[in-house]
Amino acid sequence: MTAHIIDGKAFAAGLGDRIAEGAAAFADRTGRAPGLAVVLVGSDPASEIYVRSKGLMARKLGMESFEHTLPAETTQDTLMALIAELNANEAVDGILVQLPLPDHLDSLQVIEAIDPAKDVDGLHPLSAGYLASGLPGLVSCTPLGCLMLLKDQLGSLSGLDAIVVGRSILVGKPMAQLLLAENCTVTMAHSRTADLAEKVGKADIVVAAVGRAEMIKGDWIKDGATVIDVGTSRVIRDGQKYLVGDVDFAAASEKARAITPVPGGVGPMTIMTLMHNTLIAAYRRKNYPVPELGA
Ligand SMILES: NC(=O)C1=CN([C@@H]2O[C@H](COP(=O)(O)OP(=O)(O)OC[C@H]3O[C@@H](n4cnc5c(N)ncnc54)[C@H](OP(=O)(O)O)[C@@H]3O)[C@@H](O)[C@H]2O)C=CC1
Ligand SMILES: Nc1nc(=O)c2c([nH]1)NC[C@@H]1CN(c3ccc(C(=O)N[C@@H](CCC(=O)O)C(=O)O)cc3)C=[N+]21
Repeated sequence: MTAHIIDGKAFAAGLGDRIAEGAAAFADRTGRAPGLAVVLVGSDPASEIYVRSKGLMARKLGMESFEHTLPAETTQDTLMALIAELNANEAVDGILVQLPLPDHLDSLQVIEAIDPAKDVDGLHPLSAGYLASGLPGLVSCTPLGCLMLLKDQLGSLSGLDAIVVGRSILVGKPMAQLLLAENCTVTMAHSRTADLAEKVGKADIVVAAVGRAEMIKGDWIKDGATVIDVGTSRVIRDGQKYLVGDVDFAAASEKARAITPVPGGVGPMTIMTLMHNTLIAAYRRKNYPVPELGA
């Protein structure tokens, strides 16, 4: 089987059109655009690129973007004061603190300080708890984007065997919860998992979120499986720079029914689901019914 290549960029663009309509309707009704605040501490070049693209996308869709770039030596107190200010700011509907923070900062304390109603990254322990309890809350952007792509490919996921490789708070854990809520039978794999290849080989759905270039080999994949590759690693081959996923894309494409490429798969969806979450947060904070975004 030669896999269908899932076009995350195109799917994200379609979702973006509906988000822009929702943002315009919100602005008509309230006199202000939905607002997203992104906080970056320090100057990691990759993070700067993501933060800039989030700001650009917010403006493109008719939202307001508040960008706060703080020096690497920012103190915990300064960062906590900024979060308090953003929580209190009526024009801010969503707050994202780009991770990882410099080592001297306590990320959990920062995340716990974010108003859960504005937690568009779904990182607050309350957001994680809502998700695990099946209650409405904000869901981490990357897993939400992966789920949208999976449902678009497969329709119902009920009864399928899924494996999530990686168990981070940002990606692996919420991904597993979303798949469980869709009635998949979910295996969560991590660095201590025994016989990973064999476990991957039983799955109808493989979500890889590890961050190790091409660690999942093509011949591990079950014939006809759907493969979602979250990982992004920068590698240099023959003097050329490449961004590659956690899955050996060429070999896995021979086995899978559908697979996401890197770049152009999950990455563009992460940015768009952040916009989706910001729009939802804006409507919910006003107690307005959330518009149908068709995803
Ligand atoms: N495209 C996108 O939109 C996004 C991409 N990413 C990318 O996804 C990747 C994962 O991100 P994130 O979840 O934050 O990463 P983390 O580093 O927080 O987590 C990595 C996970 O992979 C597990 N792991 C490490 N080595 C192995 C191994 N040999 N076999 C199986 N599991 C292993 C770890 O296990 P253990 O818990 O045991 O240590 C851990 O649970 C990164 O490449 C990141 O850049 C992340 C967010 C968004
Ligand atoms: N609080 C927090 N929330 C995050 O969601 C978060 C974070 N911290 N820290 C870092 C990771 C990483 N991440 C990506 C977002 C977009 C692309 C993306 O758009 N990638 C493009 C390629 C971009 C390129 O070429 O570099 C693609 O895959 O097509 C990738 C990775 C969000 N993260």
